[in-house]
Amino acid sequence: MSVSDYELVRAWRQVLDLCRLEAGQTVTLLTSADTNRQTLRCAILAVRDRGAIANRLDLQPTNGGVSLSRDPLAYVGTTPLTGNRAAVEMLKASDLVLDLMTLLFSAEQHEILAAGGRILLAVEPPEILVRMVPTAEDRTRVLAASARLRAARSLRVTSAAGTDVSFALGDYPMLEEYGFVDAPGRWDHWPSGFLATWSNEGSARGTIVLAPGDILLPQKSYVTAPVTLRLDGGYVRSIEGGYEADHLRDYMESFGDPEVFAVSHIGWGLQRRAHWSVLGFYDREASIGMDARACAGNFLWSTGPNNEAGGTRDTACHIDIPMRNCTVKLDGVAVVRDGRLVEG
Ligand SMILES: O=c1ccc(O)c[nH]1
Repeated sequence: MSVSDYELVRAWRQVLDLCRLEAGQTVTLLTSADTNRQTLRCAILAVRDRGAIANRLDLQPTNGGVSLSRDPLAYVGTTPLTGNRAAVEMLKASDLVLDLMTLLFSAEQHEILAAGGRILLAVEPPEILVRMVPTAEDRTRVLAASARLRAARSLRVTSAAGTDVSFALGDYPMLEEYGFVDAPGRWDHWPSGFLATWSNEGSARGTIVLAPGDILLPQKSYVTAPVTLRLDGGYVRSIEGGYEADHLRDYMESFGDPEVFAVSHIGWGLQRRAHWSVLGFYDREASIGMDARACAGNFLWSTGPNNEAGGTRDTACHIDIPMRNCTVKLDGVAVVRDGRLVEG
């Protein structure tokens, strides 16, 4: 159900406070055809309330004619900034970019961040933004987990359903998502509250068994029957099961790019205000599924690009797969046990 402008402006004020936005700084709100009007309206009010400049850069949508899904995260890599030098320069000249469009996994995003820019993605519906407005405690919890992941050299995931997969770590940076951008060069996503990295290229190997209730994104579906994926050499080599396995395989093969089967980021959810059950209450296109990605105790793995982490793989197909009831171990020490965060 809806939230009031008052609630959403108050949430934006909290976010801009955590981003340490200063009076006189320039904010560019990046919008396109699917931007939520209330989110835009309330963001501008909060930016102006801090005495900052609020510019809007509205770009033409892209990929609609090639993507099989309308979800903005389904087809990544090229964005309305691709080849759009004037737009990139405006964003690089901004102190803060509020991405109400979705730039994720794009070379242009990297260029803007490398120039010291800050980008905060916010495209979930207003009520989800309000429910998961970021806090300093979210940052503390994500960074504490990140220190452990950064020090680890192996990540192994097992489950009663039959998952037993391992990844070597160390070649890629951390993806620390706590919902605000408090330093130059940072990208983040409101709402979030999870941690990830990329496994060393070629290292992912083993079996992942998706059990009923595990989630496929951007399909926005709960798996209803086991799907078995065999991983070797950093790639998904087979996807077996019922029609849901066929649907996943058919969708990935539709890109005509073998790189879509590469393993992308791996990590786990840390957000206690995110809930596994939310996906069951939303129409497929009403949300991009951040509750599923961030809910505390999930194991989140994905397939496709690694350019976000400095790699060269920019395949357009990105599948996010949050799983329940897994045990995640870093160098043999559990950080998630049977789907629950190991505290301390
Ligand atoms: O916030 C996000 C959203 C999707 C994704 O694949 C990574 N991080």
